[in-house]
Amino acid sequence: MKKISILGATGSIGLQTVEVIEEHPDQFQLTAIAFGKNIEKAIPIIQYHRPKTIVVADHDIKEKLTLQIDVAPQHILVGEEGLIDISCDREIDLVVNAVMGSMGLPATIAAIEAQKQIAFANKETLVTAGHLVMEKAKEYNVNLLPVDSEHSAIFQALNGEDKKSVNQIILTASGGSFRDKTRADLSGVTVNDALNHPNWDMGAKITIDSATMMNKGLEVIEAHWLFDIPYEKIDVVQHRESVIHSMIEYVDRSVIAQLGTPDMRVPIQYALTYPERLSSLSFEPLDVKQLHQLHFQELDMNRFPMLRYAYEAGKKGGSMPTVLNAANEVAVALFLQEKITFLEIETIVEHALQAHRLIQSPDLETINQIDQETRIKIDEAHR
Ligand SMILES: NC(=O)C1=CN([C@@H]2O[C@H](COP(=O)(O)OP(=O)(O)OC[C@H]3O[C@@H](n4cnc5c(N)ncnc54)[C@H](OP(=O)(O)O)[C@@H]3O)[C@@H](O)[C@H]2O)C=CC1
Ligand SMILES: CC(=O)[C@@H](O)[C@H](O)COP(=O)(O)O
Ligand SMILES: [Mn+2]
Repeated sequence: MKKISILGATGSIGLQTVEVIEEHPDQFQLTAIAFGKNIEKAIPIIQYHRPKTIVVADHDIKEKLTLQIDVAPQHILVGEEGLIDISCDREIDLVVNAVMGSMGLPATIAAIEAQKQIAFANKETLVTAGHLVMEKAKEYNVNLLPVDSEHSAIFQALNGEDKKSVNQIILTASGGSFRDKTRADLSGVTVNDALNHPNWDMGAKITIDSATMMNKGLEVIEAHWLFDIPYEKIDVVQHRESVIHSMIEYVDRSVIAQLGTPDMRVPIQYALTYPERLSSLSFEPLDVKQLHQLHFQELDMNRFPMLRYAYEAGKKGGSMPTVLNAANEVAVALFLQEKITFLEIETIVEHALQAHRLIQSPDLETINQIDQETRIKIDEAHR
């Protein structure tokens, strides 16, 4: 029986992880959960699984939760300390990191130091501090098991091959909510338009990232760190159907892809069961006879400049990806609050990168400082 903690249990990945756990009660036990503020979504999980520890965003939420459900206050932890606690708890075998944003970094490091298995969805953490996370993972001999669909696909297509045999990684991109719009069309788009992803039902932030193509930019950096592959060998292709989740071209020109219906429970479950596979009756099989056509198209970096910014920041390295990520997190939040337009997300990220003076090999403290400074500057400019 694998004892699991989920960071971000009330989110899109978190809830789908709970579904996977519930389908296999003989394999998994949900021992700890963390969520932010969504008590309504948390209560059924707590009632059904009775996790030993619950982590919430702040004391106010803790108080509200104790009024609504019978849980002893000592079993409810708060904030970053709580996230760290359930990432390295002796009882836990596997940590699912499914919080949104670089706030997942301290818990990731704690889980690595405690040598937990880690099912990893929280790409912003790898973008902001990939060099530190991967160094720790190597030191403690911990594998980050990818949950992100593209990275799970690459992980499966790699299947233990020597990375020297990889000619290139090809990440697929759906194109997001505005894939059929020109840049001129983008000036009047609304938050609701942007949240309407063609293929996936995901959290708000990643859905906006998908529409700006920053999601693919973050994924390029995530792939660089997870698979130790240089940026020159990571390509992105637009693929409308999200059926091929990504591919690897090997040096002998063999291309190996992973396919499946767009359902995040598949990569989540694989990360939970790795290196085994479990049959699952609730997943929709891919009927290739019904596919008829799959589409592929080169991505235009002028149409999607965020992808270019991400490649540039990744290649410069050092503190640049930290700025890219922090600026993007704040800009997306401002857009979701309808304080800026869709196209201003790009401008904010571009200006933050231009204004930043690169620091090579930043340590954790420097990363936290740059992350905070970037957020504060943008927030202050948009009060
Ligand atoms: N959704 C998807 O299909 C995919 C997501 N990913 C990545 O997975 C990560 C999660 O994405 P997604 O599930 O969409 O995001 P959501 O916004 O749906 O979920 C975020 C989760 O984090 C929780 N959270 C927020 N603040 C805190 C806090 N202070 N302490 C503890 N928990 C907190 C939220 O709680 P609450 O809502 O209660 O406040 C929620 O449970 C992201 O990094 C994303 O890029 C990658 C591939 C696919
Ligand atoms: C499901 C998943 O992994 C997302 O990251 C997805 O890839 C988003 O779709 P885009 O290809 O539109 O970014
Ligand atoms: Mn993805």
